[in-house]
Amino acid sequence: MSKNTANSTTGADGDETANATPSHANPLVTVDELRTYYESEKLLGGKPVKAVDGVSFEIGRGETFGIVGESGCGKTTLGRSILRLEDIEDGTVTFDGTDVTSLGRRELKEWRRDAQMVYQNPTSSINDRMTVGEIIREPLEVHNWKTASQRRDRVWELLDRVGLRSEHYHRYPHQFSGGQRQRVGIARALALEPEFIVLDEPVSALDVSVQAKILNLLSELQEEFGLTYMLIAHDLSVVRHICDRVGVMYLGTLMEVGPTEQLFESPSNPYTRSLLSAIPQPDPSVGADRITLRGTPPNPRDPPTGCVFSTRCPFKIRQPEHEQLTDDQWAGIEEFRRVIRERDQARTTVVQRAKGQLGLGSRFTPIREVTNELFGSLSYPDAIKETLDRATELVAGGNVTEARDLLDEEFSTVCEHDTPCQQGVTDEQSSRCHRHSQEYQEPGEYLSDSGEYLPE
Ligand SMILES: Nc1ncnc2c1ncn2[C@@H]1O[C@H](COP(=O)(O)OP(=O)(O)OP(=O)(O)O)[C@@H](O)[C@H]1O
Repeated sequence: MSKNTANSTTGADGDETANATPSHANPLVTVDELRTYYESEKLLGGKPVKAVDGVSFEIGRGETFGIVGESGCGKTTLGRSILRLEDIEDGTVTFDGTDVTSLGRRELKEWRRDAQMVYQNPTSSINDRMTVGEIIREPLEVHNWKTASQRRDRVWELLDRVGLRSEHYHRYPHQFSGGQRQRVGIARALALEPEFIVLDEPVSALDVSVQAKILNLLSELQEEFGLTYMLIAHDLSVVRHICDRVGVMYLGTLMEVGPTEQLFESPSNPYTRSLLSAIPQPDPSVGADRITLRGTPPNPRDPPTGCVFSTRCPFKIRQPEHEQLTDDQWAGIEEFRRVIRERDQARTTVVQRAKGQLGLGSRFTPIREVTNELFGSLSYPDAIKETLDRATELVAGGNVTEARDLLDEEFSTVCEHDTPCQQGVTDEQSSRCHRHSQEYQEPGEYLSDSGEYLPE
């Protein structure tokens, strides 16, 4: 797929409002501080799921822009929000100079001709009693496109263009293979001649040999019709193969954006580095600086303060007096803090509150068992040991929030206090990490060959 270039912009250190997404010379889509929250538990007093939480980037005309990240980080919500298939909380999406977030219903329907979506399983949400011809024809009918016979002709033309045959018109999706069904989904998305298509995991349900054919088809169609793609994928090799630029998402936040090769060859953000280091190497002896991420991503109803990656970041900035702790000592503290945070958060969930009111017991292991497990084989400097013991006593006495505050006061740093701004790290690459600020070392300078933390 085509390769475009982006202009550079450099952000101001530590300034939350400075937003230094490298801007594209010829953007088709501009996303600015987009937020989409799901409020499903709001009536019960629960917090919203912050599925997309302040995302900004641009997609150039004719470009393929990839979005990668672990399951649940908000990729699909981002794609659907850009197409206004989800209600957005805040922010704007500009398409070819028009702010589509302020369009009324009729204008929105018109605009949707230009912007379509292809799903992982495109026929799953479609009435299985519709024939393939009817499925592809449906958007033409919704938009009252030309005459009935012209619509039929258009469907035949599309079937041919995506590699299906005219006799497939009257068949049903369940009679088709996965690859053929995906071709139907692509034909349907193309029906109204859009300029922009969000491809949501278009090949992840397919065999590898079929994947290549569908990706080639998408590439040919892009060339032929001048399409712009946003490709959502968790398969990094697919992204590397076909995307011009990539955005890396974590917990509703865009951690890094840059040209694909640059980002894969020299990732700047600690999360991108962790994500890429998890790709299996063909040669197992190459992989010395593989980074193992502890735990799972936090709950998007209660994201961490400061940097969203701070609770799992192997490059997290430490207080100067904690720089000399070994990786194991530090990991023990971080795990202890995670356990206490989780207990503190659980006290505020609807289910836990209801359990408390009903007098049902806690699901948690007694705290002293946890600390024995975590710290049993480790020794700490006296001052730290004292803090850990005090926190344990507080939890044992039911004062979980006080324990959390105590540990925060002792161990938290800028990573947990301030949200890092998105700043330019090269002409075309931008990343959100406090370590890009002058007073700290860049993330890459902090790992030894065996992946250990190396303070200055
Ligand atoms: N309709 C909904 N109501 C409430 N929460 C939702 C809804 N849809 C998604 N979420 C939540 O929003 C977050 C982001 O989900 P999303 O599907 O956008 O992530 P994703 O990165 O596309 O995941 P995957 O790769 O598994 O498809 C998740 O925590 C998910 O559980």
